[in-house]
Amino acid sequence: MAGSGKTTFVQRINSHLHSKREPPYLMNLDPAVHSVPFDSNIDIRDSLNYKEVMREYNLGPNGGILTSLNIFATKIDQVMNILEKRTLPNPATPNAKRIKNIIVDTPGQIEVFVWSASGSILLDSLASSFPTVIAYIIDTPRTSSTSTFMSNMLYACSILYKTKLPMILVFNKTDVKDADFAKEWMTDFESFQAALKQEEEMGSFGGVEGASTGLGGGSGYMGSLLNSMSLMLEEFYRHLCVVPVSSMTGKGVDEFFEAVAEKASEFEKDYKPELEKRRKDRQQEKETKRGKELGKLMEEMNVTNSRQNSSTGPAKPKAGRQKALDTISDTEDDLGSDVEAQLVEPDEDESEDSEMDDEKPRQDGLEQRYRKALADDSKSNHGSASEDNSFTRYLRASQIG
Ligand SMILES: Nc1nc2c(ncn2[C@@H]2O[C@H](COP(=O)(O)OP(=O)(O)OP(=O)(O)O)[C@@H](O)[C@H]2O)c(=O)[nH]1
Repeated sequence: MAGSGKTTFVQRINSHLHSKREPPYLMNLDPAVHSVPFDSNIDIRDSLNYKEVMREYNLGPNGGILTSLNIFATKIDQVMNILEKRTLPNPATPNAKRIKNIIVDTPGQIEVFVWSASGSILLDSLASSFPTVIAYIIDTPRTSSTSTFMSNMLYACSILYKTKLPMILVFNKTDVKDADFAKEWMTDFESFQAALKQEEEMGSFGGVEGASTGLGGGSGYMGSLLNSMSLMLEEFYRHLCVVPVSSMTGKGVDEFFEAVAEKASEFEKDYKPELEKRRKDRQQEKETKRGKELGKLMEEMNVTNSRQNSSTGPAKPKAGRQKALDTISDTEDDLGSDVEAQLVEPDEDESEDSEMDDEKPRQDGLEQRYRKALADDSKSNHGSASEDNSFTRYLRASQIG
């Protein structure tokens, strides 16, 4: 969430890795950030000016960020090439130190990154090459009321289910407020209930942390909603790793990297096979869809050809026509692209003709013109070597001849 300390946290883990002589590869994907306190290796702002995108496409701030990210997502192949070059061993330079960690700072708005197509493209691409872990940064002092805590958990939950990647909850700013209360609420339902009750009694329920808004006391509905949500989230909590951190002092950063290692191996074990299965399913779905569209196209061509045939004589059986079209698609490779071109052109010619001369009977149309062209062609070639010219192939394939 805004102001939770994402950038400060990235700066902290960056300096931590530098101190261990393992400099990470840094990517800034927030086009609207004024300045970042670290040197990004890849910065979306280098290739896109978010304000110009806003002007050019007449968008507001969120639309500008989203569109910038969409444009950037079109370059993901280049980005992946660079990342792979930096991380994978290179036989040409076996002694060169490879990058072990890639850190990506994302725009905070959930609709811009997590719920956008470009966010999915970027995350999917990263996850297809590297063990990818999401760190969800929480502003601990601003999460100490039961309602903001629950909002934060629901936010995290939706990110987890949308990205389907292992997640670490980073409770930041623990130098200001300890995160023990959050850990307790996540593991002990009764302690969350007790906190809820206390807030209701104090009249601070639903308000800003530590402040009474006068809304409490009577909010029975909200109280019971929070209660049941907390029960529902029990299962979700079980899959999470909680790490209290202070980006200011550096406390908890070692524990964060331990959690990253744990989640990275979890990624390899549980998430990667699932990811690959999803990718295969998607591919299969795409192929089925393409097959269906091709079938529809064939059917439409079939109808068009039937209409042509009905004017010249009895319509040929549908199965026969379908077979002929199947043959065409099967032998596409053998016949080369000529056939495809010949298959497209007739309809175009026909529509031109019918536009020019509506009264003209169909018999004078496509088929006759092909017959005539074939005869002319045979004549000009003295009826010899032209047997396999493209018109003949077209007629044979479509069973007109
Ligand atoms: N006390 C304390 N303050 C922190 C800590 N981490 C970040 N801050 C402060 O929190 C404020 C917001 O930090 P940022 O890193 O800009 O937060 P962000 O999430 O990147 O902000 P946006 O990009 O605007 O959403 C800054 O004033 C930081 O100095 C921390 O661990 N402790």
